[in-house]
Amino acid sequence: MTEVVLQADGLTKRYGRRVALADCTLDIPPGRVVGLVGPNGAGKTTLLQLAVGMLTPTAGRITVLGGRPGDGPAQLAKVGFVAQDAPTYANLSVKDHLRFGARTNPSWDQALADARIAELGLDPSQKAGRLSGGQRAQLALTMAVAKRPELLILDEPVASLDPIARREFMRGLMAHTAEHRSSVILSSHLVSDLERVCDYVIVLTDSRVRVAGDIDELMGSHYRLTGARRDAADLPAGAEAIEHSHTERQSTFIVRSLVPVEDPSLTVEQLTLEDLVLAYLSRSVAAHRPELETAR
Ligand SMILES: Nc1ncnc2c1ncn2[C@@H]1O[C@H](COP(=O)(O)OP(=O)(O)OP(=O)(O)O)[C@@H](O)[C@H]1O
Repeated sequence: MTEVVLQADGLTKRYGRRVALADCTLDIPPGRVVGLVGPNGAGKTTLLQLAVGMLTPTAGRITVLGGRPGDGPAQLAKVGFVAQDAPTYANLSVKDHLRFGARTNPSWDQALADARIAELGLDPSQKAGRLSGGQRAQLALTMAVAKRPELLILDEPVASLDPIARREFMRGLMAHTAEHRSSVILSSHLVSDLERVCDYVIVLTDSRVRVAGDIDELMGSHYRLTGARRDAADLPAGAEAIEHSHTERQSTFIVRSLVPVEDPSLTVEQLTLEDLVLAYLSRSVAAHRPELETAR
């Protein structure tokens, strides 16, 4: 297996003067289910399209499974991709989709595709245009996994699904990755979509990676500190404030610290993944609107 699934170094994509992704540096190890989270326009699709070779960088470098994205049939076979809104061919039946997949992918696993379609209860003769949004998403996922890729990339796969279809989709994805041990990168606006599925997270806002890493490691190095009102400069050595809010008497900080915080004047609490992601998202908002830093 390749040592690094995705490596980016100073990766940048610009459209004219508009920066879609800026100076992105990542090292994603294999076997992870990676959640790429960020608001609208953050650059998630841009990063994923660079990873599959649909876009080329303006500057910097990206390597996926040791190769250049989109560079020839061998590279394409290693990566399964489901674009945003799970595109399918409205006039083709489910069976036609699988036939098309078999014809265009050398490593196509027909047994896997048939088993998934049966498990989902999809009628093979049904036209894709007549499927529900959830069923279409499942068909697109089936097409991608039946390639037996080493890496599966899904761009907001559940964005248009209702909560039940969301849960079903995520369950199917988890079952597949547990069985086939492929690496996965999937994007979402919502941490709640990723919480139970991912073991690695990347937070992207305003074209920049704000934090990336194994969720266990991030959870073990971020804390909420509460105590008498103070400035970030008065935090214990090694604690970097990610977010802070103050009342007249009390200060609350979300901090990153590689060593345990031991300060009797502060209450130290563990964070949830959502707390952690929101802290990085609001830090980026506050950087654009400094008045928010003092108003809370
Ligand atoms: N073809 C294009 N031409 C010009 N600007 C573009 C183009 N594609 C994307 N952008 C801009 O690049 C930025 C990043 O867009 P991108 O689609 O990667 O974000 P995203 O995080 O996937 O957003 P969403 O969650 O809304 O899909 C946005 O400001 C967007 O307007």
